[in-house]
Amino acid sequence: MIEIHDLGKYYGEQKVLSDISLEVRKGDVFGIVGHSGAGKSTLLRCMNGLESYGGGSVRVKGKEVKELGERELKLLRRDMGMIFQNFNLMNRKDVFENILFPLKVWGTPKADAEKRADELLELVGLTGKKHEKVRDLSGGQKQRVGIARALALNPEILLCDEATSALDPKTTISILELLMDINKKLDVTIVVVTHQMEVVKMICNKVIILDGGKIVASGDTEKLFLAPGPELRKLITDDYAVIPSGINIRLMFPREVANEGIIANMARELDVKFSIVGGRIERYRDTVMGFLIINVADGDVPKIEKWLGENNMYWEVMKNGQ
Ligand SMILES: Nc1ncnc2c1ncn2[C@@H]1O[C@H](COP(=O)(O)OP(=O)(O)OP(=O)(O)O)[C@@H](O)[C@H]1O
Repeated sequence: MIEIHDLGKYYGEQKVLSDISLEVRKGDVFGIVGHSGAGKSTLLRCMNGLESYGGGSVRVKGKEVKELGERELKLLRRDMGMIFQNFNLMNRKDVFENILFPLKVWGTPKADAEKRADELLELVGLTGKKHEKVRDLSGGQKQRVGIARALALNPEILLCDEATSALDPKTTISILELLMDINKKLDVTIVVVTHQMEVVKMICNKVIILDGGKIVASGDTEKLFLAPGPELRKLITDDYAVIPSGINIRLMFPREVANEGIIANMARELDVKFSIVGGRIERYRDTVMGFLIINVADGDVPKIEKWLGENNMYWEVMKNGQ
């Protein structure tokens, strides 16, 4: 759906994107993550022609974006809905008018437009709020209006720019669940720009990590999080108190091994002692993964690593608590 090759972009003298190559396939929920200023929003905006680009190629459904004329660009944007961190809604208008707006712009007959807006209200769970002013809604409700408006013209692709960054954790989860539903039931391909790792874990099947305008890691989300390299590690924080002595080892359990009592087996077979520093179960789209941090004596590390390797475990010896 979206193919990018060797994309480069300058703002004046500053190079903000370099050598970006990626492919978003139909049905993907594709994550673009990185710290502030990494170039995430710029990359997203190159996809729908809101930003120009110098070098390289951005093709959406086979068409090179920079070669599109004004009319073709409009058609492209009709097929790529977009939602934003600050919602970009008409605050003094009511919910219904906001959703109707793109339909009016595209000249949809009134009765059809109203029918479509009613369907969308139901999809995003706001039927009861139809005639409330947007300014009186909560953040989560505003983003639901944003999503309904972005879907009004039946786009095949939805671009999300920090769509949950202004929301509390519970509301974030409800919006992410709605986005997952839209991806699965309406077959809408989604590209998500975010700095929130929980967003990536919960909804993205593929992810790239941007740093200084370059892709520093990419791949299937679950695989990346099972064995996070240094670039991903920089973005993850574990809030566990670190035991000052010994060595901390972070173990990652994919679903297949989550319930095999593997740690008890290890302790028994190797006759080692360990303490548990922390652990949790995390949800990744349709699956779960377990994480456990154990603290072991320095001298036991080699045999523990050997045993973990032989038992197909994913693990990481933590340095300075990270
Ligand atoms: N219109 C602009 N003119 C000049 N420089 C810009 C412009 N927009 C962005 N930049 C610069 O380009 C770089 C990338 O910005 P971008 O907004 O894409 O990053 P980001 O990863 O989305 O960050 P954030 O999460 O803070 O929005 C930054 O250094 C930023 O200052």
